[in-house]
Amino acid sequence: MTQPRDVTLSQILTVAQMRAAEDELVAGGLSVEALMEVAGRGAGEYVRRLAAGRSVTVLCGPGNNGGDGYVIARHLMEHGNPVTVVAAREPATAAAINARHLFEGNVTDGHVIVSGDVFVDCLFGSGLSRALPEDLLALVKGLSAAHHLTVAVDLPSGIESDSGAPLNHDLPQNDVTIALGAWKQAHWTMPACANMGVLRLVDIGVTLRQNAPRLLLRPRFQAPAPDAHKYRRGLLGIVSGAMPGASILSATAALRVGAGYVKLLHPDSRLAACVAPLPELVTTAGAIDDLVSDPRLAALLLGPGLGRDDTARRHLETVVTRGVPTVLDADALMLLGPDIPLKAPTILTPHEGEMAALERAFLLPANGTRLHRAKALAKQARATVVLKGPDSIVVDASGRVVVAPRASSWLSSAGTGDVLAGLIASRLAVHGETLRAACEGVWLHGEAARLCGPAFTSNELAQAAGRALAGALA
Ligand SMILES: NC(=O)C1=CN([C@@H]2O[C@H](COP(=O)(O)OP(=O)(O)OC[C@H]3O[C@@H](n4cnc5c(N)ncnc54)[C@H](O)[C@@H]3O)[C@@H](O)[C@H]2O)[C@@H](O)CC1
Ligand SMILES: Nc1ncnc2c1ncn2[C@@H]1O[C@H](COP(=O)(O)OP(=O)(O)O)[C@@H](O)[C@H]1O
Ligand SMILES: [K+]
Repeated sequence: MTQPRDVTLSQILTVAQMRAAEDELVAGGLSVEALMEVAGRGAGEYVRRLAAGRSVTVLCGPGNNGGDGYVIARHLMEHGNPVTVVAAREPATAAAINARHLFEGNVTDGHVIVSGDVFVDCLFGSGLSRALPEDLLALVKGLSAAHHLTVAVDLPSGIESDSGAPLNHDLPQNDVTIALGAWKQAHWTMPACANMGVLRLVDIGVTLRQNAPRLLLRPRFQAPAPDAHKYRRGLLGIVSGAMPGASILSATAALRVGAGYVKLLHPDSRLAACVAPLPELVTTAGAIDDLVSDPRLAALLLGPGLGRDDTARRHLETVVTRGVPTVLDADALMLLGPDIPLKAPTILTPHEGEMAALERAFLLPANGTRLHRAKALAKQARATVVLKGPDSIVVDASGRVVVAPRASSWLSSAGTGDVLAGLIASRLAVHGETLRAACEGVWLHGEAARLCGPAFTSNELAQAAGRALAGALA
């Protein structure tokens, strides 16, 4: 089945996958030179619009990233934009040598730092395999400091493509990064992604790779069906615990994004009395087994404010044996282990600390990239995992991966995780699909934060979730 182009363009490739994709295009009859022409022209057009007639300096390295630089420079020259190339090293690949020959403009060797308006970094791209040597590091930093804007082509030089790790200290901040052909892991991975500025992608015709991670795109939400009623839209049970305020935050969010009925379930009736009621939230107190036995429950959420004592553990054991799609968050993740088998489709939403606890419990090594760690946990626990942070990742047990773009750093405040759990659980109550619910929840969370602007509380974030959903209705 052919996929819409925006789905194909949302894939995030490793260097090996990108090379395989390029080899496939070459095997299909395109030359590397032709691909470089498409990539360089595409990037050149972004640079031309950004420069708007101002002077551009293009730093070219020895490989094909440098080759792209010569194509960009030629494109700018053809459009009458002043451009200078700084050749840090002589071109060393056939395609780069060809691109160098075709450029008839100004080329300097980099011994003097040229100043100007827009600096375009084409020193290294996905071929970077070790730290930049001192002279090249000084050149990138010097040129970036001597220009008003810095644009990285494919990747900022000094960043490792597959891990997002900076291979040098003190690399310059980019205003724009133009990815070529496909997104690479580094574009969406901390710390590299925080240094890339605005991200753009040039399409060179790469096809869909099997099992490649995808970038989280805006979901499309449906209004309730004409004959909808509250139970058919999904009954969500949120189990409260030692700190009931956390589950109120989850419920505030959940009420706004799809579930037709959200119930707060209080296994401790004394605590139920301490909670300030929300008029739209139904609250029920009773024994945990009775509370979760309602056959109409479409999803359950357990963890926010749960506590970590024996009672909390018993609540967790009861919830996971119930067989209803479930979100486990916060304290529930500190209690979970292989001795508590998950009977129903389950979503785990750990932050880094909870992830470390789960790795200990499931005897997983806590090394490798966050992507590899999340995949290992999802497989071992047979659950969908949302590994939270500035670069959140969603992975399901079969290994499908969706990477969220960086969200507002104002989300780094207490209680926003409870809101996320409520959003995901509400979507799960609507349709029961774990990967989809996790992605929708993460998207709604990021969008609600964007709508809130700076300095919001977690309660304000939860309240904004309805507006986030409204903006993405089909
Ligand atoms: N292959 C293709 O079909 C296309 C490739 N494109 C461009 O090609 C780039 C990848 O090109 P390359 O594989 O030539 O790699 P780069 O241009 O990123 O690097 C060139 C070579 O430099 C050497 N090197 C690595 N780290 C170094 C260091 N720290 N100091 C000194 N030398 C170092 C390596 O031998 C590496 O292969 C992409 O990022 C993209 O910009 C695009 O033109 C699109 C088409
Ligand atoms: N710097 C950041 N940038 C973007 N999102 C962040 C950042 N820090 C935290 N978040 C998001 O905020 C939420 C915090 O969740 P969590 O740590 O569980 O908080 P709490 O338990 O206090 O509710 C997660 O969704 C996480 O992805
Ligand atoms: K580059």
